[in-house]
Amino acid sequence: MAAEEAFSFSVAAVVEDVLQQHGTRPRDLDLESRRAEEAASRRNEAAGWLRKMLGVVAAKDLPAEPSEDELRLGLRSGIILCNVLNKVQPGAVSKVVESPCDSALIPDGAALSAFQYFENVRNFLVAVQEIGLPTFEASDLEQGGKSARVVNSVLALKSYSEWKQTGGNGVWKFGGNLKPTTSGKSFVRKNSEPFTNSLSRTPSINEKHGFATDIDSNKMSSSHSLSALIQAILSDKKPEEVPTLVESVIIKVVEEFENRIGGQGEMTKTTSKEKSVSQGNVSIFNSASGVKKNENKISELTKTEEFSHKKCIPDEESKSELLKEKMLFDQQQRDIQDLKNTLHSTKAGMQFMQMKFHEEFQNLGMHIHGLAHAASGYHRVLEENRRLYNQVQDLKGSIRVYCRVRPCLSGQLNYLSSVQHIEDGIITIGTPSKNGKGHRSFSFNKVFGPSATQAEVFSDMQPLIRSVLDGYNVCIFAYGQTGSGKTYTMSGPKELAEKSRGVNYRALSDLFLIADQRKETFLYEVSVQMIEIYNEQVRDLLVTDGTNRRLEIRNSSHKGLSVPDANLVSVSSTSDIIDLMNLGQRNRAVGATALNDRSSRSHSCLTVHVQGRDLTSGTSIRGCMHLVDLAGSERVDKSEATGERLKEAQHINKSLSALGDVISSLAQKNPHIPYRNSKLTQLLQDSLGGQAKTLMFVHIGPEVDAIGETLSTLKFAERVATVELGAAQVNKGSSDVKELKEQISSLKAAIARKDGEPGNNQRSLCDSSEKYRTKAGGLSPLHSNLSGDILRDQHGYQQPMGDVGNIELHSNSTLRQKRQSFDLDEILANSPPWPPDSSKLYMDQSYNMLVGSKQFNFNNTDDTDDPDGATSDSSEPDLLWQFNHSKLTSITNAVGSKTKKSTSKPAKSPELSKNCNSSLGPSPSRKQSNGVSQRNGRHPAPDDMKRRVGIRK
Ligand SMILES: Nc1ncnc2c1ncn2[C@@H]1O[C@H](COP(=O)(O)OP(=O)(O)OP(=O)(O)O)[C@@H](O)[C@H]1O
Repeated sequence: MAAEEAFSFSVAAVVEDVLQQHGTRPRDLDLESRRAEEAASRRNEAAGWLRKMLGVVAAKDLPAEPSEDELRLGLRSGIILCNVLNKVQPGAVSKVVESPCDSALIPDGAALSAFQYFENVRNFLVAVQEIGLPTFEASDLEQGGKSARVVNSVLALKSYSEWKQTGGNGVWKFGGNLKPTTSGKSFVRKNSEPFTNSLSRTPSINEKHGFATDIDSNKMSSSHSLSALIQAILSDKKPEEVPTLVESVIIKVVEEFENRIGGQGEMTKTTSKEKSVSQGNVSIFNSASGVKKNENKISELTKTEEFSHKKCIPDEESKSELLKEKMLFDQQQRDIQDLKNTLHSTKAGMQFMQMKFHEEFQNLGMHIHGLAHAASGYHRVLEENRRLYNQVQDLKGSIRVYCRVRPCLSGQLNYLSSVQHIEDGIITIGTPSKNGKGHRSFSFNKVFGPSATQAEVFSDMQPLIRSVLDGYNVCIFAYGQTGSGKTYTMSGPKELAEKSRGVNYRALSDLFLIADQRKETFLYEVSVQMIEIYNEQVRDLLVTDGTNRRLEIRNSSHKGLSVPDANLVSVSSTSDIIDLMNLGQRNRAVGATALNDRSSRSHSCLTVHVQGRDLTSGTSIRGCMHLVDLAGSERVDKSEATGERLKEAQHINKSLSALGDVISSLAQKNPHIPYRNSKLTQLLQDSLGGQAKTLMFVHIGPEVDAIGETLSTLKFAERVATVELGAAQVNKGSSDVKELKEQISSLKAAIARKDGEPGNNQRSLCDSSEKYRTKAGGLSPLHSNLSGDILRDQHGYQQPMGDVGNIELHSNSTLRQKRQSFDLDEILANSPPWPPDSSKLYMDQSYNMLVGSKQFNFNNTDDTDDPDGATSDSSEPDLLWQFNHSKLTSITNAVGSKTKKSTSKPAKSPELSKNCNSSLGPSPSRKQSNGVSQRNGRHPAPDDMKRRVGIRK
């Protein structure tokens, strides 16, 4: 019966929907708003009744016109419900928890109250169910949107109460106080399932209370209204429209049932189904499973009272209509088949699309793979570019510049950092400017931020350090203002741990490691020196007896030792290094200033000498590495230096500005570089002016108040980066060179023998020539020929004769035996390229020395030392020295063939060839061969010389 009613309700609603679709929607029919209106009206009715029953005080939680939520919250405690029920049916709820315990007094008050509420609600529901009234779920009061069932239950109770007040006689009607709809048609309720379900669950009770009668009347009225509705609708339709309309109605009804059956709970499914079966609606429920049974549905539906209006239509007519409907159903089935076909082709289309998508996806994957490959290639190219760039820099001999930013020190306040940004070798500094804040960027080979570790810093310079083992000279010097972290980078902090060790320790450990890896092919010897320049004095740091000898710097000296008198200590393990460095650090001049409590007051230099021998080829290499920790530049007002500290600061600043001058001259490629202006520049001369690989580590602090010093430091570093030193050269000696060396030695021995002969003052000339200093690594043609020997080989490997110092040239002039002192550096720096006639050195009366077409004046020479007391009456310059080309050409050519850019290409002018043996010594054989006579066994007389060799004028 309930299912029937539900069905009738649904049919009505469905009819409405279908009518809407067919454009026959009754005017002003707005279902949604009407439903909401109805729900509100029922809520108000329920609330009004509850308030009336209990009085406004007892029902204070419940507003007269509550919203859904207000109603739910008002009834949630179950107190109102239980009290009302007890009024309607005294004793129905034996115990009502009137006012829940004060939750403030009970720690778990909230939970307890909730429990008590639940007790009330549960008791109410049980009692209501016993009476046979519709119930709801306790959870309906907990969650929103379910108040319809609660309202139903309350209104049923109201209805029951009213029925009871009439003495329980007559029909108990439940229907609520429905408002008439605007269409004038009685509203047909759709969502009455809970109520009807409840009723259907308790048929015996319903019967007991005479509900069946009521439901019958309900059914009657709803059936009636449905018939009236359908009639009203069909009345204005043309006959041919009716079948379409009916068909739509039926299809919709079937769908509605399917939905409802699917959506309804278990109770609905079982009870309603049983009921409907008993009511003869089996066909409808069965037909709900598919369109195929539509025919049966139609036949069954025609039997139901819902379609009773059709009885009004004559039988013949209805039969023909049904036939038409049947045809329509056939058509529909065909349509369904068509739809199926469409579905099938759509499926095939989908599969095709899927396949395509898969293909596309795979293509995309491959594309991405290709891109990833290209990206990795790009990275390889970048890497290659970087390598090539470094190579170009190596070839140019550019000084590499790395920059390191010290972190803020813990004792300092949280400084605003002047460093704005660091990326890819570019550091941007925030600068104060007139318009507020500006910035300035500097570009270096590498920039390390404050968080860079010692290991990271070292790993970047590792290749450079390793090249020492390949025979290169390397210089790394740390530059920066005081307290910026130079000593930290080079040595480490005061409390040294393995992780915080600086470049010095790591470099030497690394050298040992590689030496060990190469031990099968190379044999290396490593030795170190440690010196400092303190107040322009060079001091040895590797002394244990506290002696404080003053040492001299001698560039390009024998064995490449810049300070040959400093202790040279052989090391073979990392622990040796640590011991030595500790000793050096202890001996270093350190003092506290306002800017650094452990400020280095001197420039320190750790020099590592590496001698290696190739065990297979016998080739020897020699590398040398200077690791220089400069003293920091400081503003004396800031460092608050006074007394000894002030003197130190002045020396430090002076030597650093001398370094600045050297860098400027180098950057501008000036012919004269003022290395001699300070001990520091003298020490670094080989590294800055020679073929060394040089790296400057510039340090800055991040503090904003040091912005001035930071900017000037970075500007200086920028200038250093522009200096090009020329390609670094490896110090390698091959067996060919060895042979040449032996030849040289034998020549020297021969000369020495000649020197032993009485009256031969040529010795002094040859000896003095041994003191000629070469430009680092270069073999000056003048020089080589002057000395009659090679001071450096093609690799810049210094030969024994390549010592340092001014030459002492004994003029062999017939005018006088002058002992003159010339600065050969100056001569060499100014000597022309090697024209054939530059192999002749002339001296005129006023001590102008002519080299090739160049003239040097040595007027300040001391002429007191004239043993012969001879004076010159000749205005012609004297030929001082003519080179022995026949011997040297073979040597220099041999050397030259090994050297790419052999500067010493002795051109053989006929004149020179003729006279090439003229002057090396007073050997009788030579004398005979060139016929040059010598006065007193010394040099030939000028007149002879003029006559025989054709002196240039
Ligand atoms: N990268 C760093 N990480 C942590 N602390 C650092 C770092 N660099 C420097 N410091 C700390 O900053 C202080 C000053 O550093 P350091 O003595 O190395 O400066 P400096 O440039 O050698 O100064 P000076 O020229 O006066 O000798 C030290 O306490 C040092 O430990």
